[in-house]
Amino acid sequence: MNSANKVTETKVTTEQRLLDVRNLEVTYASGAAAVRGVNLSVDAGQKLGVAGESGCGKSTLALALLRLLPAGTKVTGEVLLDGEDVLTMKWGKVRAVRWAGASIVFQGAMHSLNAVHRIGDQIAEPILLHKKATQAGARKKAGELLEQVGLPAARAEAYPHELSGGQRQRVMIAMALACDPRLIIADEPTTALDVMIQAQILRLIEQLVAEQDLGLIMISHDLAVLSDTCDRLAVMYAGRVVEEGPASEVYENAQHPYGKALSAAFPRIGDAASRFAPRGLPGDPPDPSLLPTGCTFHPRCTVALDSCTTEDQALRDAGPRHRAACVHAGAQLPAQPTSAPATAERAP
Ligand SMILES: Nc1ncnc2c1ncn2[C@@H]1O[C@H](COP(=O)(O)OP(=O)(O)OP(=O)(O)O)[C@@H](O)[C@H]1O
Repeated sequence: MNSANKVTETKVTTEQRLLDVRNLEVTYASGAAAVRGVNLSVDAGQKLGVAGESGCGKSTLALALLRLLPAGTKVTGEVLLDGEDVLTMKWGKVRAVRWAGASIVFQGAMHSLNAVHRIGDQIAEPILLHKKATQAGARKKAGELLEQVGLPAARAEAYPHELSGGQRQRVMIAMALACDPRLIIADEPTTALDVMIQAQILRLIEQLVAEQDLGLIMISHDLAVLSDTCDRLAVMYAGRVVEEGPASEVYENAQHPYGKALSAAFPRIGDAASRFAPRGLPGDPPDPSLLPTGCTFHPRCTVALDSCTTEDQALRDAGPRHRAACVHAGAQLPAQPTSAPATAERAP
């Protein structure tokens, strides 16, 4: 193939993707290698779940996508949003992309909303800034957005403390939609909510994604929630994607011992038996400044071979559109022995 053909081929692939992340690496000024060589993509209408325990690099990944990391953090690779690399674009453009290209719904709406401003003014602010709307136009749109997320438009007059946790999270979603983004990144959007409200918010996100043909990246430690909401799953461990594939495949038939342990750690939705027998995985993810040699999961892995202590594994085929970074991927894995807590504990 000559080089002209190569360029055309790359361009076609890039244009088809809403988001294409290539070899993303993030190292904090402290030396913590929080994201290592991550590749992932999301198309319009597609829902990608990113799973992993606390400290695996999920939030760092989300923040890197919109260049929201602290100064001094080293970020390399490519984050192509509609074919344009967010990592190299000028700051003026990045600010516009943060609302109109992709927006983030963070966990804990109370901390993200300003306590002294009315809800309507907070939703209207990005519309005024990025959509060049009039005050009246922005306020009208804020009311419409509140209705879209299931709140009366009149709640625009309320202050954050006058709303319940679930209502505040709906406001966060309305804000994220304010400038008609094409991609929503939801970082633990339901963590602080009770189970009933959590289900309502997840259905709302699903409905909005389908209606508006948005791309979605949903981050959570809860593989059961992600598999119920998303089409595809990427499991992160120590900054790397160690398993990825169709959501039901990864959840039901994980091929990486970590993916397996994570899926056993949460009760299956609709499966009463597993609800009473969730498992915990002993140990903690490694410090990203002091990663183990070889496969970073080997110190916690009960099926590790001697070679796993020195040789890291790349993602390999483990089934249809399913890949895992493990020497055993594709073979029938023995169950990872786990500790079963007395009560149905959920990771923080
Ligand atoms: N500003 C920072 N400076 C240095 N290290 C950081 C910083 N933020 C995060 N880290 C480290 O990077 C690693 C990944 O953190 P990150 O918050 O991305 O993980 P996470 O999977 O999102 O965890 P959680 O689910 O608890 O939010 C952790 O070891 C964390 O201590």
